[in-house]
Formats: sequence, C-alpha cells, structure tokens
Amino acid sequence: MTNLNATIMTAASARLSDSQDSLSSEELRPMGALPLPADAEVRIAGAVREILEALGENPEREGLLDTPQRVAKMYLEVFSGLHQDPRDHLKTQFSADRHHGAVIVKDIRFHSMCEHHLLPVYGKAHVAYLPAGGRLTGLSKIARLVEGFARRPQLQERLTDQIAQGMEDVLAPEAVLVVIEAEHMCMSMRGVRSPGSTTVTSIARGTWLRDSAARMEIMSLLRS
Ligand SMILES: Nc1nc2c(ncn2[C@@H]2O[C@H](COP(=O)(O)OP(=O)(O)OP(=O)(O)O)[C@@H](O)[C@H]2O)c(=O)[nH]1
Ligand SMILES: [Zn+2]
Repeated sequence: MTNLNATIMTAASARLSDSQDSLSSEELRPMGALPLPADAEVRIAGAVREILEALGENPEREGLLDTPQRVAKMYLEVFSGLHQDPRDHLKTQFSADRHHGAVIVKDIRFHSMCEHHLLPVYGKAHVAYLPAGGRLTGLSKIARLVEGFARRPQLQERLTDQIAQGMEDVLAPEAVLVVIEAEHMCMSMRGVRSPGSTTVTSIARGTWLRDSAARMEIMSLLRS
C-alpha cells in the first residue's frame, strides 16, 4: 500500500490492550470459536428488513425483496471467523532440522469489518517468525490464520495482536512480528472522509521484542 496519507504506528509491544480495559479478557473477546445460533440467518434477515423500513424504504419492492436474505448470507460469510478457531490451521506442522532463520510471509491480503461501524477494513498483513526447534507450519496456514481472525468484527490493533498470539499459542516460536497496513472505510466513506489514509499496526513478541536491532532488520525485510 503506497498511499500513506496518514499513518498510525503502534510501537512493538506486548499485548496491547490488556491493561487498558477489562473488556479485553479472553472471555469477552475469545480467540476460539463462538457457537453459531441455529436461527442466525433468519434473525439477521429480519434485522436488515427492519433497517430498510426504518429508513423509509419498502422492503417489498422488487429490488429489495431478496436483500435481507442476501445480507444475512453475506454477514455469515464475512463473519465466519467468529465460528472457527483460526489457530487450528497452524496445527499442520513440519520439522526442518536445517532451517534456523526467519520465515516471512508478506502481503497477505485480507478483508475485515470494523467493529465500531460494521464497515470494511482491508489491507495487507505481514507475518514473520523465528521457528523454535525447527518447528514450521505451512505458509498458506499463516494466510488462513490471518483470514480467520480478520473475518470477525475487529479493531486493527486486536487483529494484529490475535495473529501474533495465535502464532505463539500453536508454534511457540522464538520470535514473532506482525505488521498490518489497512484502509478503514469508516474513515473513507463517512465521518472524517479521509480516503486513502492507511493505518499501520505492529506487534513484536519473543526475542524480537527484546532485541531492537533484530526487530528492525526483520521490519526492513517486511518493507523491502
Ligand atoms: N483504534 C482504532 N480505532 C478504530 C478502528 N476502527 C475504527 N476506529 C475508530 O473508532 C472511533 C469511534 O469513535 P466514535 O466517536 O465513537 O464514533 P464516530 O462518531 O462514528 O466517530 P467518527 O468516525 O470520528 O465520525 C473512530 O475514531 C474510528 O476511526 C480500529 O481498528 N482501531
Ligand atoms: Zn469504523
């Protein structure tokens, strides 16, 4: 993403928001799967119909007739990450006894939804890790991890944190670095109307949290 009108860089840190408010607990924002109510689609469609009526629209007119159903299916798709544990993808593992360097997967494109406005957030995630004991996962599994956490109502900071935590939970690497660059439609198409501004967040864990020179080296590889 080259159009950096506005950039917010969070410092490499341990869990970002744990100390800031009690809502960040695992109970309230679980990394794992939430149950999907059996009547989810019907209820979402009913709510969408209500919104259309509240706007003064006629949900019975031809163009809107199937819209509540379509939106319900769309929400179940874009929020499908709520009903899986994205960490499960990382259980596909290999051992490589000769590779001891960093593994970097750059430019993982993702789409998410901002939890404040339920508008799209889209961009790229870059994930780097230093395998411990030669323990590797499949490269596509890292992209699946990103997609799983992205397909939830999210904050960009939490998305960054959950990806790093997921890597730690399953692979226990020596170090992890996650950088996300994204555009928030709630800043582009409404409110402040600042199209093209990009938010950048980063989290470092393990040796890359403590060793700033090593962290900067990986960061420069991510940005090259
Ligand atoms: N830190 C952070 N803020 C976000 C994210 N997504 C949206 N926001 C912000 O959340 C804030 C919500 O602010 P509010 O004042 O409650 O809502 P609002 O009146 O719609 O705010 P405006 O967008 O400024 O019009 C806004 O500043 C958004 O830009 C995110 O991923 N991380
Ligand atoms: Zn928003």
